[in-house]
Amino acid sequence: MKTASKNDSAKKNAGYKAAEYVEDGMVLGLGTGSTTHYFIEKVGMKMAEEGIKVQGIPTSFQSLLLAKKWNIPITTLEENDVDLSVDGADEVDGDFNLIKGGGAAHTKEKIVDYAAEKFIVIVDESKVVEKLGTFPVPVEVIPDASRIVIQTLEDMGAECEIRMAQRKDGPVITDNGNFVIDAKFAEIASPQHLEIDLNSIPGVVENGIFSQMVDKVIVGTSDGTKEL
Ligand SMILES: O=C[C@H](O)[C@H](O)[C@H](O)COP(=O)(O)O
Repeated sequence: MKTASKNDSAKKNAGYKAAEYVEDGMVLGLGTGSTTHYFIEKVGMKMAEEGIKVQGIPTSFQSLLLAKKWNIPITTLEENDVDLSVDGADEVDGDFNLIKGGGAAHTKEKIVDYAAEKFIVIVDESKVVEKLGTFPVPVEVIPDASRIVIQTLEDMGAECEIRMAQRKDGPVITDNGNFVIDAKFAEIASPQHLEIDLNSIPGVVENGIFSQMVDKVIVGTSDGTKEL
């Protein structure tokens, strides 16, 4: 589990601010990561303090555990639509395009965030960039397809690495049982086109570019927040 450490107060400010948009009766998409951690925490506190009732759709095992810790009832996309999804990002540009998947959770995140009536992104200032692409694009792949997908990504100009686990020999295995290839492109001219192109490679489950999905970006700073 990614835990909070760097830019902790900025992440907390962003996560807590996003909780102000939560209303009684809402179904919430619960994003993944060290920033969303604070959103889930604050939603749990708000339920206890204000007596509001919400339900959460987790985007990872991590967010499921956090929701349980804060007594947020769990539901699924089978049972409910999503009123509001709140999620972190590894990069966000001025057009609200994102790179996500630093925690290998981008596939479920994209499904839930896309389904939401409203999608709010919470980041600290270090994630705001002029152009996407310093952070490699995470590409979730069916393990059997990884060599061929890497060849295709390299033909598209990317430098690729299969993401390796920290405390296990071998690759990171996603919550869906797949590998993640981190693909570093020299330039991402059009996030929208790259998002579509990557998903057209057989064996790719989902990639970490989120274009044209975001309604609001809350940027946490050490002493507050600002909205983009
Ligand atoms: O797979 C992980 C997610 O996309 C995270 O939302 C993203 O990596 C940002 O995480 P953090 O808030 O920990 O920087």
